[in-house]
Amino acid sequence: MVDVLMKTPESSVKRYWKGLHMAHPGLFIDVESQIVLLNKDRGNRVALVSAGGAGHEPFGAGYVGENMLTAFIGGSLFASPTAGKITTALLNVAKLNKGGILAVIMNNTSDMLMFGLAMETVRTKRIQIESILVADDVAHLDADVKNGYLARRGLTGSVLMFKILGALSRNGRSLKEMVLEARCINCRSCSIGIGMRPCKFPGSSQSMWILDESSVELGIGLHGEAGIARMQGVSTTELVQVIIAQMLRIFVVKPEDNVVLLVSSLGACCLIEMYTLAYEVEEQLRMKGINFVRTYVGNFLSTLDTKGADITLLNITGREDWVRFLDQETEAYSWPVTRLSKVNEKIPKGIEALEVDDTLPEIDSMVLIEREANTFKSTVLAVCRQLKEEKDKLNRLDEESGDGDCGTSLANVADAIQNNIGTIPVRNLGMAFLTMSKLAETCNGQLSGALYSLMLLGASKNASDWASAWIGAVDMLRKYSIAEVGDRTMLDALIPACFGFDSYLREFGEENWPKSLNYALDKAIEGCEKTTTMRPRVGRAMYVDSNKVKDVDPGAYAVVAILTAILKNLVLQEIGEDHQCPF
Ligand SMILES: Nc1ncnc2c1ncn2[C@@H]1O[C@H](COP(=O)(O)OP(=O)(O)O)[C@@H](O)[C@H]1O
Ligand SMILES: O=C[C@H](O)COP(=O)(O)O
Repeated sequence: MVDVLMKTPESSVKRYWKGLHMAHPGLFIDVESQIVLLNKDRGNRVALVSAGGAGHEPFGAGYVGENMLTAFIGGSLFASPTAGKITTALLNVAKLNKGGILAVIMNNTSDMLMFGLAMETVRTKRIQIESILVADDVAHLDADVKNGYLARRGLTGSVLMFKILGALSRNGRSLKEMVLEARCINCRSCSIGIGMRPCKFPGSSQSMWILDESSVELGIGLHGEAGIARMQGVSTTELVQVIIAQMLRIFVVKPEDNVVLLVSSLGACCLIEMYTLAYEVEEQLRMKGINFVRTYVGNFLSTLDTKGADITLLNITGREDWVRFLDQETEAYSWPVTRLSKVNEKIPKGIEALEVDDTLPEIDSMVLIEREANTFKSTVLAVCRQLKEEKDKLNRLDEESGDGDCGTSLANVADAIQNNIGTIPVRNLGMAFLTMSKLAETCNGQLSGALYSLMLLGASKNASDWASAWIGAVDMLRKYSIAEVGDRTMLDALIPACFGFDSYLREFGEENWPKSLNYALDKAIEGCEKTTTMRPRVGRAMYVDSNKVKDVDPGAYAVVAILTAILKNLVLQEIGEDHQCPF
């Protein structure tokens, strides 16, 4: 079935959006940018916006409607939408919702970074925006991850969050109040996924993971990331006992508490199975004295056609007012009412077409003389060439720890910059970095595109001199990525290199920049080598069996490759091929 109707990821996602557009004419759906929004002037209300990759339908277009989401932005299959698309949606939504915007972000690395970038842009337009990270997954509680928080991915708790917050927005709550409520919902919800048969990625003959017949994997992620335990031949009762035991390790609930349950198929489980699961969960918790005030069963959040389920509990004890918000009728087509599935001429339209604002703000920064600008341009091109040469090696490194696309992603960034080099205003350092940031963001660079786009944005805002620009880049990345040195990411090479460069320059003076750069490269190599023995603590790599990770981190290796290219090119340009390298 999947093979016939879904040939490639790209064509499948495009056609899905075309189908959505036809089926739900009451919504504003921009097929090209994959944005769906509630198209009416909502006065001073707060907009509720979310985003995420395709493959998780009906999440989240199915939740757009009054009393639920105000807008949703979709990405490619299992990949976040670009910050540019999120920005377009936010800017248009802000015109119809004057109370500000609350971004509900799933705790996935790319989603967080892309939203971060978009929020940086819309804040410059004086739009009030706050965000909340949905992190309800309780599978990886024992993972060696910073704060234990990153491992808590966003699962179906998000759907209950959309419903309650959407109704709060309709009832005129302020942005500040909604942020507090969102945090409260986050603390009181928990979810876990189970998988029995993996999905197949369109166009690929391989399954995303392998499981024996009659086995079940506990704690799988929404893109098929590994879970925490496999069980064979268990009954529904035994399976649910294990699920509940895992949930109760962190979920605070006591006899007489009032709880909401949501059970969602991950794509291929039938409703009989989902109701069976819901019944078993309720039975076992009722035996512990827990009351169920609402139970939702259906298809809420999928992983293509994975045979599996997500189970969410929300403790509403003392917050029974939330039931009113859950019950408030919504137009969203994946919650039980379908008003927006019909054309309703009576609903006044807010906008006719999306307005895209691509203008870049003017930036005050260092101005380069022509010779410097030419050197800068040739160095940028040298970095692009180097990244493309390293593509296969980077993909190989990423196969160990991720999805094998780090080289392809960075090569896409390099291609975009090379192909548009004429449009980069190389005399104005800040504007040049900003233009490259936009190119990195929009070029299908996946997570790496987002990471480099954020860094280039940070550099553009601090482009008074080279060292400040570099520090600005690192600061901007750290603002949105909770990774630190030691987590096995590009930061392990980048941070020692950046601060090494800065301290060397301070100690030995500006004229010693080649030696400073060389020192930075040494630090990057040292940091990169150290990643060989580190356990991944962020990103998709952290769910991979750490015994399989034996080489350096691809992102850290890319930092070394970039610095090598910069150094080689600068030394050649500055000192000339005939001169001896001074170090
Ligand atoms: N939170 C993070 N902060 C900084 N760097 C990260 C983070 N998560 C992952 N990385 C870096 O991104 C690299 C993987 O990039 P890429 O393959 O494009 O992402 P994905 O695996 O999500 O497709 C990793 O090798 C690591 O260096
Ligand atoms: O569906 C995919 C998400 O939107 C992005 O996930 P990621 O951060 O793991 O790349």
